[in-house]
Parts: sequence; C-alpha cells; structure tokens
Amino acid sequence: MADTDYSYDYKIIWDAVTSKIKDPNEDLISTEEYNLWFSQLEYHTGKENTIILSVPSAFIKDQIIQRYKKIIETEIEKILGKKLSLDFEIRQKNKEEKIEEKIIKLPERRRTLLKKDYTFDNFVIGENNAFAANACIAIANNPGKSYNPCLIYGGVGLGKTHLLQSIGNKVHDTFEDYKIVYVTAENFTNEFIQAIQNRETEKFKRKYRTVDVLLIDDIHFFVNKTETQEELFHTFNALYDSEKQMVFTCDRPVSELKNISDRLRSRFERGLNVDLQPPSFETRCAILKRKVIQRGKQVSDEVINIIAEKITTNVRDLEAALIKVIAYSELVKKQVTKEIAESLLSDMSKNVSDKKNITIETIQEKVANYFNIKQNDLRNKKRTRTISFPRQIAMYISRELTEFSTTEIGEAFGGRDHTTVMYAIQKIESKMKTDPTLHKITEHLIKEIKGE
Ligand SMILES: Nc1ncnc2c1ncn2[C@@H]1O[C@H](COP(=O)(O)OP(=O)(O)OP(=O)(O)O)[C@@H](O)[C@H]1O
Repeated sequence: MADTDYSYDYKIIWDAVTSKIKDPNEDLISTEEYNLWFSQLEYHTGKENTIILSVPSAFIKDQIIQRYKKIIETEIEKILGKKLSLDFEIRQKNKEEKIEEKIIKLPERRRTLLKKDYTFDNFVIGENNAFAANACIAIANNPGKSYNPCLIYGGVGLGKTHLLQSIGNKVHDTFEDYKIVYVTAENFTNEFIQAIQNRETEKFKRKYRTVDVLLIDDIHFFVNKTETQEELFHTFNALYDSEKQMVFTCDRPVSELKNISDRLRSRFERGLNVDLQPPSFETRCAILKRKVIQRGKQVSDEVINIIAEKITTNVRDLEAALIKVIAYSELVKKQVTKEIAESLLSDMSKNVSDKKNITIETIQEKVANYFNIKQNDLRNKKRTRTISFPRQIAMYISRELTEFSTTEIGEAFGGRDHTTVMYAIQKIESKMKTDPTLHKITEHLIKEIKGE
C-alpha cells in the first residue's frame, strides 16, 4: 500500500495545542503574537507521526519554524505523550485572500480581551460553585448595581477566570456601549510601570478610571507592589464612587494576602467575597459531558465516570484527561473502553498521588547534592549566584512535583514571600525555553526525585 493511503487525523491534537498556546494563563506567548502568527496557520492533514500545517507563504513558514516550532512540539508531546514532527504546505492564494491581505484588520475588542468560550452557558453549576456563579450572573445582568465590588477566590483551575470572563462576555452582549476592561494583575502592573517610564500616567488613569466594568484576574500578584497598589486604590475609589462594576479574582481569601495595604484590603473585602471549591463527583461528570458536547465528540458514560473518579484535583486536569482519551480514540479510530481509559489515565492519577508523597525537603536535598552546596544554603538568605540559582531551580521543581502553594514553598525556603517563588518559577521556565542544558538538568533532577 502506498504511503499516502494512510490517514492520521491529528486535528484534535492541533486544536488542543493551539488553545493551550493561546491561553494567556499558560504564559507561552502574548495574545498579540498569537493573533499575528497563529492566525495564519491551518491544520492541513496528518501522516504517521507528522502533523501537516498549511501556511500562506514560505516567509510565514520560516518564521513559524524559527519562532514557534519548539513550543508547538513541546506542547504536542505534553498532550499526546509522544513526539510528532511538523511539516508545512504552502497554500495557493485565491483572489479574495490576496485582497484581504491588504486590509489591516483591527482586532475585535472581545477577541483580544475575552475568550469567547468563557460564557455562563459553558459553565456547569454544581454545589461547589453555585453561590459564586449565581452572584456573577446577577452582576452581569445588572453591572454596578447588585454586588460591587465582587471578589472570587479559590484554588488553581477551579474556574475563576472562566467566571470573570463570562461576566465580561455577557455584559458585552447585553450592554453594547459599555466599556469593559479585562486585565490580569500582572499586566495591570506592567502597564503601570510602562506608563511611569513613558510619562503617560495620565493616559493610564484615563484608561482605567473611565470603564463601566473592570475585571482584574489574580490580584495576589499585587502583593509587595506598593506603587501599583496605590494606583489601584485610587482607581477603585473613582469607579466605586461612580457605581462602576469591579470584579476581582484571587487564589486565596484576601485576609490571607500578606503585604497588601490595609486600605486596599478593606476595599476588596467591602463587597461580596465568594469562593470556589473543587467539584464533587457528580459535577465532574456533568462538566465532562458538557465538554464532550462542546467538542462535538462522543464518549461513553462508563468512560466519563472513570475520568471523574480518577481526576479529582481540578477542572483543568479533568479537561486534560478528557482530551487525552478523545485523542486516543481518534488516533486508533476506536471507541475507548473502560480498560483503555483506566490505563490511559493511570499516569495522570499517578502524578497526583506522586505529588502527595514528594516533600520539599527531599527536593532540597537532591538539588543541593547536585550543585554541591549545603542543603541549609537553600533556606538561608545568601544571594550569591552559586546559591540563588539552585534555589530557584529547587523552587521550580517544588511547584512541579508537589501540591504546595507558592506561599508554602516560600516558607520552606527560609520564609520567602510567594512572589519571590513566582518570580523564580517564571525565570526558570523562560530560561529553559532557550537553554537546553538547563532543561536537561531539571529533567534529570525531576527523574531522580521521582525515583525513576
Ligand atoms: N464549572 C465549570 N464548568 C465548565 N468548565 C469549567 C468549570 N470550571 C472550570 N472550568 C474550565 O476549567 C479550565 C480552568 O478554569 P480557569 O482557567 O477559569 O481556572 P482558574 O481558577 O482561573 O485557574 P488559575 O488559578 O490557574 O488561573 C477552563 O478551561 C474552564 O473553562
């Protein structure tokens, strides 16, 4: 049989990879970059172990290879558990496309700020999130009037961003002329720093103090950023006085945030504070069923039950497990049986139970041995590069291999602040993208710590 007779459909993998790269929470590339480059890529076909993408020109092809091939391949491997190669096909331009190229389209407001899938319709309400979800629906129906401000808090992957953006999408649909701004606390901080540098603080103030709805994600990032807190405090007062809606999200109750000014803390606590809990088994099943329908796929109830039983951590992990099962079924062109689902997910639930067994102390011991330094050095205040770099690696690995929060990790490293831990994690993650040696070292250490 000729090679071309085989058909491998990797479309679902491609969709999963692009939605991950596009997700601002993953912090892989900026939204602007994504819109610029990835909008030019289309899934074309699949060959054995190869995804073929179509691109409009050789130039775009070269740029994609240079800039994003590595990221794409890494994400494919993470999702599928094996490597696939990328190949490109240059598509023929038709007349319409040529004309369109000349028109520079301004990005749609909603597309750049809000993910269109994050709607209330796509959000499954269970006992764990009913209070928060209903409050958000009430806010979206009556912005500035019902609960102002509102703060949604809860652990990783439980739907905070989804709810926050659903408010934005719903207000956008109902009140066409409302100015809605969605921003992560990190971007708000960066924009503010930039505004100071460029002497454009007036412009910054105008942008944020004239909105109808302000949605700020992950306010725990403001910890220790005193000037940004000050600016936010004044923004808050201006919006509050003119009855404009504000909604915030945070990874913990505001009372547990250290190094936030008291007056800002009291502002966050002033309105409604609602929490999100992990979903129950029944809600996990309902979420999985909704996601299956959203993707236009079919998965048996038996398999849904197995996923919901095995993945109990959060909704993000639940979705990842579902993608794995669907991808498998599409690749082998068979329905997934109970036995196959169990074996496909054994790795994922093993990760969860592994996470519970690994201690930060073990990580510190292995990292200190590897770099030939004293274990205690990782916990003291020394800042020399010979100590601080291994310390950052150990913090990164602690986040990867344990379920401790960044605050708890900071405590274990000599009482450091959680933002220091977040900085260390981000630094190692971004360095690993360009430094293959560092990538190998961390991989080696992770394997050793896991005893593999
Ligand atoms: N109740 C739900 N119904 C449907 N999908 C959900 C629900 N809760 C969470 N999700 C999905 O789970 C994924 C993670 O949710 P989201 O990003 O909103 O979590 P988060 O709490 O903001 O996490 P993080 O703290 O890591 O930013 C998203 O794809 C979201 O659509």
